[in-house]
Amino acid sequence: MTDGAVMETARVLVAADKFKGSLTAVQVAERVTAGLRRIVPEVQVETLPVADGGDGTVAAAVAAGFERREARVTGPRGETVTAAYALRDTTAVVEMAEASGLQHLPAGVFAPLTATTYGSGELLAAALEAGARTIVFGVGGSATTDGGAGMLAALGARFLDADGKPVGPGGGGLAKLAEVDLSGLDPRLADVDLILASDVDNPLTGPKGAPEVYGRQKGATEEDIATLDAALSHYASILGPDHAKLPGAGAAGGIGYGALVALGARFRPGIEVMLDVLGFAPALARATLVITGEGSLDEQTLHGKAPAGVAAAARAAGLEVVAVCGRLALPPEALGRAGIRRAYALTELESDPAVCMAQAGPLLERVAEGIARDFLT
Ligand SMILES: Nc1ncnc2c1ncn2[C@@H]1O[C@H](COP(=O)(O)OP(=O)(O)OP(=O)(O)O)[C@@H](O)[C@H]1O
Ligand SMILES: O=C(O)[C@H](O)CO
Repeated sequence: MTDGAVMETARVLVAADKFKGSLTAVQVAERVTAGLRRIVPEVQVETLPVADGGDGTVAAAVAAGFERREARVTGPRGETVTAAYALRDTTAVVEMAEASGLQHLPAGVFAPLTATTYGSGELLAAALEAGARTIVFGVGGSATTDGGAGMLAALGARFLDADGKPVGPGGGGLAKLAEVDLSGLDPRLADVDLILASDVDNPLTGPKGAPEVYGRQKGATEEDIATLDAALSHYASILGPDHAKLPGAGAAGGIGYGALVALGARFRPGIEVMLDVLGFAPALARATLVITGEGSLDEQTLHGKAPAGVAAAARAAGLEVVAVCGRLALPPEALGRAGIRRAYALTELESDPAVCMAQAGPLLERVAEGIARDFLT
């Protein structure tokens, strides 16, 4: 030990997101804690797994003390799936990916034109039924590009073609839309504070819109993207074109638009909402060092992902922040601008990416040992 005084007072807050594909956010926190303790057994560690509204958001809420509830809802391809939401008192955290996320598609099978958010609407209804008055609606990681029409249909809206028949599921079905009837929307929605906790701030359509930017990751071809962009533009021309330009309208295949235009939702960056919900500020006030991270620290991280949000809040509080990650694709200057003093990647210890993924837990413990040596002794 070089500085006993520092060691005695060190209180570390581990507030990292998942390493997608290898460790959940809870596992990241456990492994970091184990590594720190091996070098400094008496170190005080508080863990607060974080998420940005996308997949892992309910898990983070549950780790922070929310009750996990489950509902059987419609998956993106019409099949029945089990989806979780989180509840504490009258606040619910509803993650659209639990109902309509890419994880519900078999590997390599996509449904870019027909995937529906109907199950997300059913999940919101389940939260209403459980007594929620504030709903944090985490969106991102979706398999869908239906502008939230499926969600609204599950909540009582009707989407009709020129013959007065319901249009088909998914963004593709919206091409035939002639009339929208919102009169049957669940009246309980009017009394609910619905917060759109979004991982992105894209508009609904156009060059930065949902189909163009996120369609390909859902299996859309170039032709599908053009079809979806036209269908969503048509849909917005009927339901309200102004909301289509709002930040977050293009989140999760346009479910942001549906929530903003028809459910009175208000947009907030997902990580900011989640830090509030998880109780980050009081945890920060108890800490002397913050460790954040995610699977890949890259250009995307800087655009509102969890580690950027954690680092900004910690820096504002005058605290030192270090990051852990699987792979690091940012130069030190970019990290510095984001408020991250230093980043530690698993790939520094193991050059084979496959081994890095398979052995992520033990490698992360070794990374945390290094952080303890650098910052706590
Ligand atoms: N153990 C690991 N070793 C090396 N790289 C990893 C490891 N785990 C994850 N990764 C990298 O991180 C990527 C996932 O990134 P990340 O966890 O930041 O999620 P994301 O795709 O940005 O989504 P989200 O917005 O939900 O966080 C993986 O594709 C992989 O390249
Ligand atoms: O689901 C999606 O389309 C992306 O995560 C952006 O929200």
